[in-house]
Amino acid sequence: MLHLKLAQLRGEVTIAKKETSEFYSDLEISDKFKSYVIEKTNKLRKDALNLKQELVKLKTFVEEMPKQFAQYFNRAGTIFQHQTAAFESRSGNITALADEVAQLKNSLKEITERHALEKKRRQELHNTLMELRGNIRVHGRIRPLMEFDVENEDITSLGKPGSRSEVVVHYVDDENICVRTNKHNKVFEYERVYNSTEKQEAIFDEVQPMLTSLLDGYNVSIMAYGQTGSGKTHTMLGSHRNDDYNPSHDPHPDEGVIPRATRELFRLIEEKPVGTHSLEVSVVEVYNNDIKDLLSRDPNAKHDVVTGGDGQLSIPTVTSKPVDNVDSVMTLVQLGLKTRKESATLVHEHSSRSHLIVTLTVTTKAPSFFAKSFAAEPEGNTSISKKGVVGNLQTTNQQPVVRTKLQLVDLAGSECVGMSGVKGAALREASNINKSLSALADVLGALAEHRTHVPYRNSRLTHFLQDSIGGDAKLLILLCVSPAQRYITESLQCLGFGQRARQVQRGPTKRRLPSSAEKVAPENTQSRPNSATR
Ligand SMILES: Nc1ncnc2c1ncn2[C@@H]1O[C@H](COP(=O)(O)OP(=O)(O)OP(=O)(O)O)[C@@H](O)[C@H]1O
Repeated sequence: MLHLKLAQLRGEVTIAKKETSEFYSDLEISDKFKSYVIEKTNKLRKDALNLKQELVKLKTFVEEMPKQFAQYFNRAGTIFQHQTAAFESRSGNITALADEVAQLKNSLKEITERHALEKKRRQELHNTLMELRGNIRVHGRIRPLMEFDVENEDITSLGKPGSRSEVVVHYVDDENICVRTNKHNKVFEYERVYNSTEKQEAIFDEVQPMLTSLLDGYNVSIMAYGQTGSGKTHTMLGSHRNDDYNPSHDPHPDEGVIPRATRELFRLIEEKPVGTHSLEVSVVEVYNNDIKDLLSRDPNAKHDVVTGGDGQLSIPTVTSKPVDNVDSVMTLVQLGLKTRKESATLVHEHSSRSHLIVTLTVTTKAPSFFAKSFAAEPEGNTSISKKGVVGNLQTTNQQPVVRTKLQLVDLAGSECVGMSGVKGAALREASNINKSLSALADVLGALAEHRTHVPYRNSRLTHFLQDSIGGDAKLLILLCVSPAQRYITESLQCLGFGQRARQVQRGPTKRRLPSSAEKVAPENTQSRPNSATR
């Protein structure tokens, strides 16, 4: 029993020991918790203190807020008022500005119109002055860049500065051309300049008034001058194909001066009394310094310029065919073109190797006022000798007649022989072309400097054109220029030629008047045939 009691007590002691150790362990935890709680309490106290301070600040801020808000509101109100006032004044200004712009636009329109009118007037005065001085009218036409301008050129350098296809000839305005390179800028002034996009019609618009002059009794000459491939034939004829003349009533856009002038001439004649005007055409080329009749059965026969009794020049042996409509003229011109010397050069495929001269001679049965004005004209003022007689008078029933000439000239191209790549016979052609063109430049030089001797006879071309260049014809030179750098030497030469031509003053252009034979005795004087065909 005692043993049992001992074991029981021992069990109770073990349990008591275990409980005691658990108690100690709980006590330890509780101590830790206590210090944790103290620590947290301290922290919370600190936070509460901070919060209290924040709360004080917030309270102050909230107390201050209405005051600040009122201040902000006042400032915003003031700014709004300012902005509204500024906007109102600005919109007022915008309306005023819009009015001003509208007024300026109107004034600009007026000024532009006035300027155009003044320019036209100035041009008319200039033309009159030029006519009084006997100046040669010079126009410049820049052609577009063509495929053959860029041939054999590296694609990467096309049109680039310094490349041969770089555009160096520029249209400045309708009176000025500028040649611009890295070395120089040279400006050339002419009566009219056409840019590369201007159509054939624009050129003809300037030519058209000269045709009215032709029927008013003035001789007229229009010639295209320029380097090979610069657009002379394009300007004068239009297309190279010989069989593509457009016989329709309206001109084809591509048609050049020759078909357009012919068309216009017949239109003007149609407005005159029936049977008062008749027309003849001749087509001639100057090739290798020989004059060839392109309408003759023997186009290789040579012809010479002769001086008539009255000092007027003519080529009596050249075929002159009567024509009565534009188609018949163009058929004859096309016929002549088939014989004209043309060949391919390195510059372009259809290079004209001769100077082409199409002459339209108008014979006008002079109305009575012509005879009166002739009677009133002081001796020497008429461009026809009072002793001169016109060749075909018998056909006009002794009625006074006036003969005027329209000379349309497509000169062969001036060229640098190296560039055009010609050899042999072609080289001879080229050197003859260059010689005749330099003779033309010499003639203009002599005329410009009023030299006593003008070397017309140095070349058949200048001898043939003597009356047009140095006489009293209204002369228009159309300078054709290529825009590319590769032709710059020729372009400068051509533009310089034009400048020289502008300096020529030949005295007033003269109106053709009826021959004296008919005026003195219109009823009973038999006319004598004469080679003076003016
Ligand atoms: N203003 C232009 N617009 C369009 N094409 C043009 C113009 N001018 C010239 N051309 C073209 O350039 C080429 C050469 O022109 P064109 O034959 O008239 O030169 P050219 O001065 O008469 O030459 P050449 O003296 O060698 O006979 C042609 O194919 C022509 O159609």
